[in-house]
Amino acid sequence: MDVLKQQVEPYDFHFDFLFPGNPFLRFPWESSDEGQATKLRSGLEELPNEVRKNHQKTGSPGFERGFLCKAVQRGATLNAEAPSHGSQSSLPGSVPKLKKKAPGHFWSTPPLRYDFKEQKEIQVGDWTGVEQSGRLRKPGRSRECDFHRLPGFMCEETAQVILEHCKKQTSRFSVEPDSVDKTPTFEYYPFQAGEWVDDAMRSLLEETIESRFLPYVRQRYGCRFCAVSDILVRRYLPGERRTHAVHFDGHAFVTAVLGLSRPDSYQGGLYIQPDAAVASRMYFRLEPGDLLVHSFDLQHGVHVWKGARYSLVFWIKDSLQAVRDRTTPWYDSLAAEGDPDALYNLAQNYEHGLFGRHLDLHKARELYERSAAAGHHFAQNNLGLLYRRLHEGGAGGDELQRSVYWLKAASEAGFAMAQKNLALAYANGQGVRRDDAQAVVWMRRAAEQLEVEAAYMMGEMYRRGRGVPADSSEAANWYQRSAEAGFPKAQYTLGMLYLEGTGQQADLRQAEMWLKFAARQGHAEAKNNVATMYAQRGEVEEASKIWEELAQSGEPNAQCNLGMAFLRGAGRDPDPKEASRWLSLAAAQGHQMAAQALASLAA
Ligand SMILES: O=C(O)CCC(=O)C(=O)O
Ligand SMILES: [Fe+2]
Repeated sequence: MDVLKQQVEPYDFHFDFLFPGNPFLRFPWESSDEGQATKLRSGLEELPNEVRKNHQKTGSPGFERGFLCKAVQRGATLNAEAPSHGSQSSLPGSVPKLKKKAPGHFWSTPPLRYDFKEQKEIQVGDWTGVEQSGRLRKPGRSRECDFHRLPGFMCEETAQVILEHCKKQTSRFSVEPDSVDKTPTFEYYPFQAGEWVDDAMRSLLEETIESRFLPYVRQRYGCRFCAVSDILVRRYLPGERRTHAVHFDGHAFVTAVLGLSRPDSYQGGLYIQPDAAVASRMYFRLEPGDLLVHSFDLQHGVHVWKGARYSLVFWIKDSLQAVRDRTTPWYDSLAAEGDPDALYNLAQNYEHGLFGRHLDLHKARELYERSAAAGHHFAQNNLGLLYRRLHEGGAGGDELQRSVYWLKAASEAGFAMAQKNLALAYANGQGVRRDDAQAVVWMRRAAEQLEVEAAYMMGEMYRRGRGVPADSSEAANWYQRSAEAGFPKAQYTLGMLYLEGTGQQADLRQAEMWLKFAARQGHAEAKNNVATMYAQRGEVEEASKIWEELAQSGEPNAQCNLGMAFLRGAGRDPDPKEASRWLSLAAAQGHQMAAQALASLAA
């Protein structure tokens, strides 16, 4: 649903493999309301002693070393190929120490609260209350961008009932990858494309929407025919997505966010970011039942670094027709006036052929150019990437230079997403000479601004000694930041790091916690390794369930492991036929251990 947020540069500077980690890392997770993490931690049983001993002896868990084979194999190949200043074997073997920082303070400046300066009494339908207003003056804009908070717009008890209902809808929260960051969205839609999907939510909300909510939005935004297009619930729980990178809601003329969780049950929340850089970020306080309303041109995002938060988001279009047709007609007249936000959002529609616009890269470029020239950092970033796309499509001019020009413009303005993209351009030598040191400079700037993938990449750079001297302690720090913000690859890597130790004692509880977080977010290798941990302590049935799911989807390690389980008859009677079926499938994908097992089966 959120195609129209900022774009991420596709990259080939990408590593994903096992490496020696350290078991003595400390995590600042505190667990007042962090239900899930607490449950996970306390629910983890001690691993059997012999497994632990075996692990200490061999440096890897007992049972079947081969069960964790993929990551090891991959690591070996990538290491051989990787250009680096150091190598994995030259990584310091000493215990890396994490710099201790309070959660949430990993990232540049401490968070600021937004304080509304204006307020007035209003009446809408049967509701009398206070409307608080804030405004932003934006460059190149004739209008101000305004936003409003309506304390107690819905009574607290009803917000509480909605929250309890949402908490129970666990299976409805989507783990489909977000179109921008490719990690699970954790959103669920009680109302989608103008239709109710969840009757319980309908009975809780419909009356308020008709009598209070729509009248307010129509009056406030001078838009008589406004209609709700979607209502979604978002959750931010430990171990899952903790951030929504800064963005515009390009598909909605107006957005409203209803607070559900008590602000003292989490830290962080919804913020506005007036400038390109994170330092300008200010967080809203939303009590349950408070409504925050803003238009398409408000740069905002979410970061929750502690506790659990649920929110209810309403997306509103300017007419029922636009809801039905899934279009964004309000941009045309504003773009004609030269409004940079409208130009940017419209350009995205043309770039991706969305919301009723046909795909037209040249039109997209022209609109981005106008917005970028007015200093719109999102447009500059996207234009940089579009020029790359045009180059790759065979344009044959100076597209690559233009690409870097615009990525630099947005990066220098402080925009983290562009900084990451520029770093990747340096790392991959796209449009600039490959320069690992510059790649690190820009990646670090992005990572320090809570760009979760950039933080993960910093971990990779330090671990591999690429552009910086190899430093496993720094690497661990960056992985942790990214993992805590919910980035599955970082969670997986951190889990593996705990699993292996650096010739030290590993921490299997931490390993399992992080691997489970990654696994729940759909990370296949994490799932495989979680299954292995189950198998190691004799929970073969549980392990086989996971392997089977992965094996069905074609994952060769899981096919091998499942084959081995059938072969050994772990937890059941051996079944050579099934064993050979799964081993063959894995072997056909080049899995060596499976091929060997198959050969011994045939002998
Ligand atoms: O969860 C929130 O408070 C808002 C999320 C958001 O910005 C969005 O869904 O577009
Ligand atoms: Fe949003």
